[in-house]
Amino acid sequence: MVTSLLKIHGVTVIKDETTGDLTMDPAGTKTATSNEIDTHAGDSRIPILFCGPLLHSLGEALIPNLGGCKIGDRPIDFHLEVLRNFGAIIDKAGPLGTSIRAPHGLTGAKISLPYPSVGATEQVLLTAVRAKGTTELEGAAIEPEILDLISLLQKMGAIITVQRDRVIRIVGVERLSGYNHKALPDRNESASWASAALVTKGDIFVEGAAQRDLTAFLHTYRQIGGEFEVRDAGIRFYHPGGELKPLMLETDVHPGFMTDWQQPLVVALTQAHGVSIIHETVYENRFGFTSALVEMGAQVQLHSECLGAIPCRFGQRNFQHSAIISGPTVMKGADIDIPDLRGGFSHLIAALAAEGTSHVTGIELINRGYEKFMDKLTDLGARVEMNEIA
Ligand SMILES: CC(=O)N[C@H]1[C@@H](OP(=O)(O)OP(=O)(O)OC[C@H]2O[C@@H](n3ccc(=O)[nH]c3=O)[C@H](O)[C@@H]2O)O[C@H](CO)[C@@H](O)[C@@H]1O
Ligand SMILES: C=C(OP(=O)(O)O)C(=O)O
Repeated sequence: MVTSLLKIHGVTVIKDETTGDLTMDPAGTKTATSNEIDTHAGDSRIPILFCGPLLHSLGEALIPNLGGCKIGDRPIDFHLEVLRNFGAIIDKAGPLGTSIRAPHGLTGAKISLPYPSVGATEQVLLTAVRAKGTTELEGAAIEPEILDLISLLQKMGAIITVQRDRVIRIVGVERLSGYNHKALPDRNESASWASAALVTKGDIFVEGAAQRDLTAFLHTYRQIGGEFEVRDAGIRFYHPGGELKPLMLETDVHPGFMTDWQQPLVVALTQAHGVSIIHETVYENRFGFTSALVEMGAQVQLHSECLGAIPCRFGQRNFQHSAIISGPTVMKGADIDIPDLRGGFSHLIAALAAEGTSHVTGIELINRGYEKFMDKLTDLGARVEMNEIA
């Protein structure tokens, strides 16, 4: 998806199939045609992050209508407001997407985010690095992925300081140069396989998993009765035997428990002895996947009240964003159509722990976040096969 977006904008991208390394050359950057843009409509949220770089290089950006997991409204108001702050002009969205222009260039600004959005912080960073003058961002996301992006930009020649209390200052530079960078291991994938080990009473070594960025997850994992062993090359996650314990948990921005870790963990909690309560505070509608678990035999009740220590943005707004899970329950195989990426992975691991066979459709959604997951499942001993539906 990202490679394809880069290519339609004239960037040369070469992938080493053995190492996965990408070599990119932006010398031929050009405006993509609206047809090319349209082929990416509905794919993911990523195109919105092309705005800053395209406005700097070409003075214009056409962004297709975005896709991504249906876990809430997923507005892009913060992104558009950020771009306006830099001096961009946003045209009314048309059928092909949103057209954004910067006829007079972009100038640094003082920006404050109403919520520490990961994507909107990335938007600020990617735009501010080459804007004229200084940008100060208040209310920034500080997820490890953001700090990693800052390290990468620093390698390219950007001037960025991360200050106290979610403030980031960026001094724009005329040009940036190339970089060599190894991306962070995917924390969401690590946490997902870790939960898979609990659900299946298994033992999974996640190569590359990094303890430093998983502290909140590891704490919770141990609380519910999972064990792990941190090694230089990764982390071994396993069910040590005995009963899993229930817990109360709220998802939150970093350094809290990530919203993307919630769904596979809920499957593990269906096997814990007692009542667990999860308060989802990042997305208003991230429990849709539990209806399939209920069909499989799990006991999950959804509530619109904030069942957590602190009321969140979604309280009193009729969003079913708290879940009560009672366990342990015997799961039975079912026919499931996958609703979203993390929910889909959760359904797969629930199916592995369930009695009988499950038929799961829509699994292509899972590819977006779990590379070669079918091979990995097979290597782990799962009885799983892929059939093409005519
Ligand atoms: C591709 C990618 O890296 N996706 C991750 C990224 O998504 P993404 O960057 O889309 O998520 P955000 O951090 O922006 O969203 C957090 C909250 O802010 C709200 N919001 C966001 C932008 C905006 O313009 N207006 C607005 O109201 C969202 O609806 C949500 O309620 O961070 C999320 C939070 O860790 C993760 O779940 C996603 O897996
Ligand atoms: C919500 C997710 O992704 P996206 O932001 O791409 O929809 C996710 O990775 O769980």
